[in-house]
Amino acid sequence: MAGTNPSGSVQEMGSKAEVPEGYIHKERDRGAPDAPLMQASVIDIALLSASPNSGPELEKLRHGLQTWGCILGINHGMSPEFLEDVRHVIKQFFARPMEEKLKYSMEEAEIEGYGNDKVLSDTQILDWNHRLFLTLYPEESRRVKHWPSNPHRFREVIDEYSANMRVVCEEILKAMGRSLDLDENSFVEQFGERFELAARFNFYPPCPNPDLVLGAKPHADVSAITVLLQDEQVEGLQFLKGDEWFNAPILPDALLVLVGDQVEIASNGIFKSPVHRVLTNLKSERTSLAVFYVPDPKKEIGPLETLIDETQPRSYKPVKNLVDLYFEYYQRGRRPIETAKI
Ligand SMILES: O=C(O)CCC(=O)C(=O)O
Ligand SMILES: [Fe+2]
Repeated sequence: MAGTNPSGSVQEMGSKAEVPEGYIHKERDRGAPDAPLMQASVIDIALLSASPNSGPELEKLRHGLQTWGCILGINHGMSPEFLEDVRHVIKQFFARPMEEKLKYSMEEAEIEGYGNDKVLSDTQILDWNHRLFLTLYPEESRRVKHWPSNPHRFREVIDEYSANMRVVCEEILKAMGRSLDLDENSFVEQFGERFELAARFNFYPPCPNPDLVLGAKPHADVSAITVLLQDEQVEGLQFLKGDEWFNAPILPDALLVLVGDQVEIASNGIFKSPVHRVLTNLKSERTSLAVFYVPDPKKEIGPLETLIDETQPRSYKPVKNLVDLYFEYYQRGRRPIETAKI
């Protein structure tokens, strides 16, 4: 099965009364939905840039990110109606007939398009998930052939969401800098003007035996930051803290902002990128949209000099294009950031 086009495995899900063997995890790796709730901080994004009154909100941001590696962002400039539109076009796309979705299939050596995990080895356990992966920025890197033309509003709505994501990501990265008493451009300058924004639209079908599978295996994002629009109703996302899993809360109009590996490196480990996973369930399908802000692949990313001193020695080597390692490491349950640790 190694190296095969993943679209075949997408068709297996949903049509069977039992979970196919390739999705079944060993007992120790399975998840339980009855976990405690993560107490994520709720941050008013508009307040972060409202100097001179931003001090307390910046402090809340820093504390929230240092505690969980993620925060819930409200007042981000997008209306609840618009977010409903975004979720609606995503659900409509995944509800299209399989033959139609397969027109957007990812090709053999690519990550963009519709499908499931690339199968890299015969022992790989598959995720109970279909997804569509699209580059949003830089605009000239968009592969329009992978952008669904049905529902007809998909492109327009996601284009508008992308423009908002650019603004939100930059505001948050600047606020992260200010929360550490740095120049607000410290992170964005290191990540470069030619940063990338990529979207992963996730669809988790209901599963006949959710105890045996995972919608997404434990991982940390290899981005600088990730902005996640969760399903407005269906839970499933969990975060690891210490050796305990916590359920992510749902706040329908909020964005869940996660620290990615490259902010962990640039902040010299002050902010840590959290390990998370997704559980599935018996009755309800779940969708989510993860937007990854990824540094310019040509830029070397290392701890900011101002964050290194005798009390906080350099903890990471500079890295370039960490994303290249992601897929292989993900399937082996390893983290690309291991290669950067000193
Ligand atoms: O579906 C989710 O809530 C999380 C998805 C995720 O972690 C990812 O796409 O990296
Ligand atoms: Fe993730």
